Amino acid sequence: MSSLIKTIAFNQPRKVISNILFRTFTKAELPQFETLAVSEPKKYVYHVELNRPKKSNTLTRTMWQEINTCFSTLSHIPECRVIVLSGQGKHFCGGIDLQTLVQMAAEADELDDVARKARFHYNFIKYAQDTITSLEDCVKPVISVSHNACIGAAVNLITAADMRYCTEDCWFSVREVDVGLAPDVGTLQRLPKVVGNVSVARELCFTGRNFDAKEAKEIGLVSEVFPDKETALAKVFAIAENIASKSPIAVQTTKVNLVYSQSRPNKDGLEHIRLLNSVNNQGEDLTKAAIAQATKSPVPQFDNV
Ligand SMILES: CC/C=C\C=C\CC(=O)SCCNC(=O)CCNC(=O)[C@H](O)C(C)(C)COP(=O)(O)OP(=O)(O)OC[C@H]1O[C@@H](n2cnc3c(N)ncnc32)[C@H](O)[C@@H]1OP(=O)(O)O
Repeated sequence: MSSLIKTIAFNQPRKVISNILFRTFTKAELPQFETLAVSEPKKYVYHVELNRPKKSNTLTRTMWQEINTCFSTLSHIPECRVIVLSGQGKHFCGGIDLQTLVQMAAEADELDDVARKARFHYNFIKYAQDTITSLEDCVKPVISVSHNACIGAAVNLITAADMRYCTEDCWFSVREVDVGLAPDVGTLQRLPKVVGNVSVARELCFTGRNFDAKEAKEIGLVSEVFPDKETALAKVFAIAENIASKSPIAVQTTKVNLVYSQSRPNKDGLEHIRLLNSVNNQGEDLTKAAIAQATKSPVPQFDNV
C-alpha cells in the first residue's frame, strides 16, 4: 500500500482527504491583490473590482495574473456563491495596458531566433487567454457591471462572464484592430455566441467602432442598462443575492453544464448533465428544495459546497 493510502486509511482520513483530494480555500486564504479590490457586500456574494483607477483599470501583467488567481481561488471558496465584477474610478476598463503590450513585443524582439520569439508570444497570449477563461472556469456565476469605457481586453473579459449589465454612460469597443491586433483572448469566440448575431459581431470586430449602452442592450450584449453605477450595483447585488440563496449544487452544476454545452452538440451536453444529475439528484438539496416548493415554504438554507 502506498504511503499516501496508508496515511488516508490510518491517520486522519477526513483532514488528509480534504487537503489532498478536495482542496477548498478559506476566505482568509484569498490573497491581497495589488490591482483588485475584493469584498463581500452580501452574504455569499463577492465583489471583485478592477482597481487601477488612475490608469483606467488597464490590464498590466500583474493584473492579468491577479484576475486569474482571484477567480480560480473564489471558485474554491465555499462561502462564495456568486461574483460581481466591476471597475473602480471613472471607467470600467480601458483594455490592455498599451505599455505592457509594447514591452512584450520588445522582449520577444530581443530573442534572436524566430521560433523562440514565436514561443514567447504564444506563451503570453495563452497566459492572457487563461485569465479571461478563469471567469468561465470558475464554477460560481460571474456577473459583470461595466460603466463608461469598456474597451478591447475588457470586452473579452465581460463576454466570459455569465451575465452582463451596464450603466447608461457605458460604451464599448472591440478596439484590437485599431492597435494592429486580431482579438486573441476570447472576443472572436464568445461575442458572436453572446449576441447571437454573427453579422453584428463581425462588424464590431472588423471596425472597432464605439457602440453605446443602448445598442449593447439591443444586440443582447447586456441584459439591462441602469442609470448609474450605484443603482447598477445595488440591483445586481440583489440579483446575486437571490441566486446565492438557492442550492449551490443546482446553481453551480447549471453553470458547469451551460459552459460545457456552449461549444458542443446538444447530445453531448445532455449526456453531461445526465451524468452530473445522476449524482446530484441523490443529494439533500433536491429533497429540501422540492419539499419547500411543494409546500410553498420559504427557500430553505443550503450547505456550502
Ligand atoms: C495578448 C494580448 C491580450 C489582450 C489584448 C487586448 C487588446 C486591447 O485591449 S486593445 C485596446 C487598448 N486600449 C485602448 O486603446 C484604450 C486607449 N485609451 C483610451 O481610449 C482612453 O484613455 C480612455 C480609456 C477612454 C480614457 O480616457 P479619459 O477618460 O479621457 O482619460 P485619459 O486621460 O485618456 O486616461 C487616463 C489615464 O489612463 C491611461 N490609459 C488609458 N488607457 C490606457 C491604455 N490602454 N494603456 C495604458 N494607459 C492607459 C492614460 O495614459 C492616463 O494615464 P496618465 O498617467 O494620466 O497619462
